[in-house]
Amino acid sequence: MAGRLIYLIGPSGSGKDSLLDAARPRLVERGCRLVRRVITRSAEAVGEAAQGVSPGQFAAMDAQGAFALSWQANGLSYGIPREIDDWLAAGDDVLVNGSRAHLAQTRERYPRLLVLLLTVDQAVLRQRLIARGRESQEDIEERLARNARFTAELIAGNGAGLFVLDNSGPLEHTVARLLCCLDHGHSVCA
Ligand SMILES: Nc1ncnc2c1ncn2[C@@H]1O[C@H](COP(=O)(O)OP(=O)(O)O)[C@@H](O)[C@H]1O
Ligand SMILES: O=P(O)(O)OC[C@H]1O[C@H](OP(=O)(O)OP(=O)(O)O)[C@H](O)[C@@H]1O
Repeated sequence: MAGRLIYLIGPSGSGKDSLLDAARPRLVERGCRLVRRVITRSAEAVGEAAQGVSPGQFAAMDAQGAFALSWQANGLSYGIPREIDDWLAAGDDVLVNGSRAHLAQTRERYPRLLVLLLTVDQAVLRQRLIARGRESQEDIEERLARNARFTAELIAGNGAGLFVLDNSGPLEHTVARLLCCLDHGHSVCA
């Protein structure tokens, strides 16, 4: 049977990269594949989770059909290598760091998609964004308001296929809930 595509989404700063890094060995142990995204930012700024390319390289890869999924956000282009389709066809689960804005298109291509929405308490997210020091206070408040709208819409419109994972507490708790969701289904892991 074909594997499941697991699509992790959530606001900037909610902890998607941290969660994937922390869970990586235990996901691999379970036979769940993690794919390295291709992103148009400099190689120094990306780690194990992504390959940095120039916009020209990205366009050439896209034209050659290198991506199963791709989207633009934050002034950058993101691609999910098409090898995920081989892994899924072979029966492996695949977890990708996705985009909320691209969810509808992703679901069209992968109707059996399992969506994991990472959430964080607004006050905690505000503190994490302030600590990261990347945006102005005004920008942070705008992001928080956009996130709250996005989250409410996603939960309202996608109830059945969408699992909410809260990352307001210690990362290790979130890792444990993620693994529980994958092993046993969301209802027993509240
Ligand atoms: N559960 C957690 N507790 C405390 N800090 C966290 C937790 N999860 C993530 N962080 C921190 O929050 C910041 C944003 O996390 P990151 O993984 O980069 O988020 P994203 O990939 O969703 O933008 C990082 O500084 C990270 O260390
Ligand atoms: O449609 P959205 O849900 O807003 O997501 C847009 C993009 O932002 C995130 O990437 P990235 O990890 O580069 O950004 P971040 O570090 O700011 O979260 C996410 O993984 C998407 O690729």
